[in-house]
Amino acid sequence: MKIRQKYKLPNNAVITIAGTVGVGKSTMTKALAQALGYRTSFEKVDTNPYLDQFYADFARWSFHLQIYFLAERFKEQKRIFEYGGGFVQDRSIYEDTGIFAKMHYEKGTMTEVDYQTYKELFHAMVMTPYFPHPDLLIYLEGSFEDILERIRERGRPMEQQTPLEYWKEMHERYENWISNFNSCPVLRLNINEYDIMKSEESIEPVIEKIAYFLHETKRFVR
Ligand SMILES: Nc1ncnc2c1ncn2[C@@H]1O[C@H](COP(=O)(O)OP(=O)(O)O)[C@@H](O)[C@H]1O
Ligand SMILES: Nc1ncnc2c1ncn2[C@H]1C[C@H](O)[C@@H](COP(=O)(O)O)O1
Repeated sequence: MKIRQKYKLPNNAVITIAGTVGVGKSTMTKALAQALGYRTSFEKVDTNPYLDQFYADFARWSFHLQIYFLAERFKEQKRIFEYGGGFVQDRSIYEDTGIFAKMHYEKGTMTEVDYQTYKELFHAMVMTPYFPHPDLLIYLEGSFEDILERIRERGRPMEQQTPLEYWKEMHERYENWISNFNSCPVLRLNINEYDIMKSEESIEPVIEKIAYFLHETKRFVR
């Protein structure tokens, strides 16, 4: 029996994976989508035209990058809607504004006027009754040391040259952000609770938790 049927999960849910850079969102997105027979929606990193330049000069490129990400994620949202759901999404749209844009503004690498423009655009596009929010946001969390190790191990050049304080600040902001997040239901998963790199089967306890959580929160009235 397919795992989705075993846990009585629908074929049209939208699950988004949130968490700081390097925590394991893409890896979880792939594993979950494969196990559930869902489609995936990934962030574009290699083809992102601003990311390298942004890491070299935050102040010069932060606004451009936020606009790019907003457009990309909104297009993905439309694609998910057109398919009628059944997706696992690598990073939520809420993190762009709640973590990245806010952090760059507060740290002085995005101007006040750029931040206000960005926020207004974000609110007009996303925080409306017409925007379909995910059925579930899975928040991946782990210690700063473990996450740093994963960033190092993955080895994206631009991220290796970034000062440690940048990742530390982000890690701390994530905890605060998730504690106040209420745009959709949240399931927290500690990265020490599963090991999908070593065995494919270890995704099953994660799916069991998702099923329990979704049934408990009775979200399936699409
Ligand atoms: N469950 C896991 N156990 C061990 N290593 C992992 C796990 N998930 C991800 N990784 C490793 O951590 C690094 C970052 O993972 P990735 O999925 O790209 O993170 P993110 O998408 O959150 O930035 C990669 O090198 C990946 O192989
Ligand atoms: N909204 C964003 N602002 C700045 N940087 C961002 C934003 N969204 C993603 N990023 C960066 C962080 C990483 O370097 C890459 C990919 O993110 P990952 O968490 O590894 O999937 O893009």
